[in-house]
Amino acid sequence: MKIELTKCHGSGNDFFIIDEMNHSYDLDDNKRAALARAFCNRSTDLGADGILFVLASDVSDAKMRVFNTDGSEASMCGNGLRCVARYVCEKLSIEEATIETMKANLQVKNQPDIFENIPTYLVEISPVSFDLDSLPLKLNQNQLMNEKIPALSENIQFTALSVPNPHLVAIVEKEQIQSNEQETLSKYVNGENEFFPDGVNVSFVKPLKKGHIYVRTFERGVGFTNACGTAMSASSLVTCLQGLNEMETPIEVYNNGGKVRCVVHEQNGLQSIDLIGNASYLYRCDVELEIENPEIFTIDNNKEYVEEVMQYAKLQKHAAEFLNEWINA
Ligand SMILES: N[C@@H](CCC[C@H](N)C(=O)O)C(=O)O
Repeated sequence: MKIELTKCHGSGNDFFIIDEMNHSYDLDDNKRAALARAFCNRSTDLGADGILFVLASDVSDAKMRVFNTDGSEASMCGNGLRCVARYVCEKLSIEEATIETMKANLQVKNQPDIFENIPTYLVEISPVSFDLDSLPLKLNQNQLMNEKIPALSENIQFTALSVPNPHLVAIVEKEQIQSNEQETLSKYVNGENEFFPDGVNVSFVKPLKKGHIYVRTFERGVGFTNACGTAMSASSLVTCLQGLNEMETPIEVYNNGGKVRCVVHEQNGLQSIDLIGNASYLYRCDVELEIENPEIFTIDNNKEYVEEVMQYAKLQKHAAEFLNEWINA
């Protein structure tokens, strides 16, 4: 069979879009998981952090399903949703849409460019919950707000929340960002462990100056990525709750793949976050394979988005310069 892929990224967090709205590939969840493992493998000519399946929806303009590199399905993906937002809006010639995801129907809309000539989308990140059962996190308490889990670290304080995929967020110093502590504890909580039966995305956050933070995330089902949209949203919210930033005010979030902007909202005690950033295309291609053996494939009709890639490199350079200045300050 032949599958058409669009390779896209949000802050260097890269994905393949597979459009099941226009094509009937006849995929079931085992096949979707197998495609994710095969196509995301970085030792092949493809390689990515996940696959975004775009499907028809009965309740929204389209439906997004997200599969991680290891074939697990995630309930949400912030950077991926921006890419799907662009894909769906351009396909339907609309400026805003509603996208059905596993746990919510989310609003997305085209925005003024975050940086010169960078296609930019705002996506709604919600629902948010601090209830430990929503992650799940097995502790004898209902919430974890800037507290230690001694079995994980003697000195780092964590906040646990779902947005609605699960996140563990720690505000840290520069030295902790540069140490291997994040990798060690992330591998632990994403393996067999007593706390997180379904694993968790782990973010270390370094406040740079008011309204500016740096976030590095070890993603469940993937490992370290350039950026994680839901993690940057969750981290922005945590910095507001700790008095480091303010709600309803843009927070510039730097990451290893560029930068995004988050605005945290609270209404009637419920929080949500606007995640605003690039939705960039890298290339499109056709992949020929037998669905029973998706790891053996050939790639055809490759078309690169050369201008778009060059333009994004400018944003990345700008973000890296700012980050160097502040991380090394
Ligand atoms: N990179 C994504 C999140 C993808 C899912 C995550 N690894 C999980 O398993 O929850 C983002 O941009 O939010």
